[in-house]
Amino acid sequence: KSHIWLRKMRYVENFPGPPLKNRLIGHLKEAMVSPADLPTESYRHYKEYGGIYRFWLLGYAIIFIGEGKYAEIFFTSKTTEIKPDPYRLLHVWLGLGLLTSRGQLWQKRRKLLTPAFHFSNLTKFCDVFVKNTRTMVQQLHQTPDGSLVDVTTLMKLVALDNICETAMGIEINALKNPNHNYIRAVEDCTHMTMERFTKPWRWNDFQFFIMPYGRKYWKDLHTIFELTDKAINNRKIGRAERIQNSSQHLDEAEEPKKMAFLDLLLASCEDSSVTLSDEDLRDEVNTFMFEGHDTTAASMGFTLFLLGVHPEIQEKCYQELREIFQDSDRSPTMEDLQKMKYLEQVIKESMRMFPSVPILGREATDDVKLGDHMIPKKSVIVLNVYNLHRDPKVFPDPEKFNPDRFSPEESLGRHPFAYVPFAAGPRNCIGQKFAMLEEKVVLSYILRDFLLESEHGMDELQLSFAMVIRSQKNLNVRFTRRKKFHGFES
Ligand code: HEM
Repeated sequence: KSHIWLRKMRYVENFPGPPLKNRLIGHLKEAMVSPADLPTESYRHYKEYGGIYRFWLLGYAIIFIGEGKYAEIFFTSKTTEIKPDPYRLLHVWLGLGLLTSRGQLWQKRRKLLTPAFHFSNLTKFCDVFVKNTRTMVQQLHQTPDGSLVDVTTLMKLVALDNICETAMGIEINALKNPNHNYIRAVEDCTHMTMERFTKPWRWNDFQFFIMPYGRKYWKDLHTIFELTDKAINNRKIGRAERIQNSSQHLDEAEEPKKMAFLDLLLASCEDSSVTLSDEDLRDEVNTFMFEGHDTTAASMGFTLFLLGVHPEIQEKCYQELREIFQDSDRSPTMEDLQKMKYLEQVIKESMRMFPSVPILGREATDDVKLGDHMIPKKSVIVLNVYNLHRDPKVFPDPEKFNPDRFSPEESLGRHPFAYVPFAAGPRNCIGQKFAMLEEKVVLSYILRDFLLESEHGMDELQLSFAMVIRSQKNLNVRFTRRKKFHGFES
């Protein structure tokens, strides 16, 4: 064992990074950073040591990368496919769903799930986004003109309504009933999972689950599982009845108009040799619930905040929407959403500055070469997406919010791995088109009706990194009506 330790040490000894004073403990002190200090601390290290540096922790190397050429290897090398140990903390909730599984199991599932995100299905999901966003806008019109709205919370509620309905076919009405048992349980479990990630002394399952917070987590998980299981049961029964009344196999016309992701999954299973148990189905639905609401909510919240700080950019978005809709209050079609080019640039630039998933981790299953550096087997490689997106060689003046960076001309020739809010390579985000459509629907509805003004400036933002980026302060935005609300035209 000691020679393995020495070999690893030799590999990383001369790496850029903080001086190695104690070879046994290594950089324990530097590594114990709270989520609130992580953005500034990691940015400080990045500026000091550059696009690749290391920590040494109890015999393991932790390699931090923040440059496109290293990100490319991170995402594409066979030796960096495995997610590191802390992802294990998600198993109790998400089982071996798409996010947490690996190897052949993951490959089979990815193949099975990909059709659920094809254009025709996204069109159906879009109807759900429109319906829930209208409810949200109607609610906003009922608040006094010029009210300050905490957009993080508002976006979370609309994103939850969208994901519950698209994933399970259940209308939970989080916007109208934010204290719903299930909503509260999802919120609390997400929060506790993030807390656990950043507190290694809570990683041991036994120690975690005997504590009061662990017991509460367990109870919340049961609330979540109860609803997911009920949804699975109902969709299965409905499907079996439809199959019985038809000719063994449902054709397109016999499928329900509003297909949920769960229905698509059941249909895919019928068309392939893969069978999923109820537990497998539950894992996948819970994975989509988990991955598919906090991420989009964070991105939409930061985008509204940024637009509230940059009135001239907001005006450009508004003019684009005026050109598409004129004075009409009609719902957007898929064609309209594709025309929202400038809004798309705004969303992309917002995700550059505030990537919803700011840090990604992988484990090296073998020695791996990163540029001129050799990384020993078993090292944890951390891609800091937040820093990567602030590389001044790729994004000059990186703290400036400038959506023109994503115009077709400006994007030309950029390193393909320099901008990766949805990750890249085979384990990229399966929901990225879904997310972009959802964001366009929600943001365009708000921008068509309201003028936004943020309460705080950019320099007052205090970020924190857990699994999803957060602002420690509420992102309060003033909503002033652009016009009187007469209801919606269909
Ligand atoms: C702005 C919104 C979103 C962002 C920024 C985002 C980002 C990401 C990132 C960075 C990963 C890679 C995670 C890793 O390697 O550990 C990922 C994976 C994943 N995302 Fe998203 N995501 C978003 C929305 C969604 C939505 C809406 C869904 C589902 C409806 C979704 C489902 C998934 C799943 C299932 C995976 C695992 C894919 C695999 O490993 O094959 N995401 N996402």
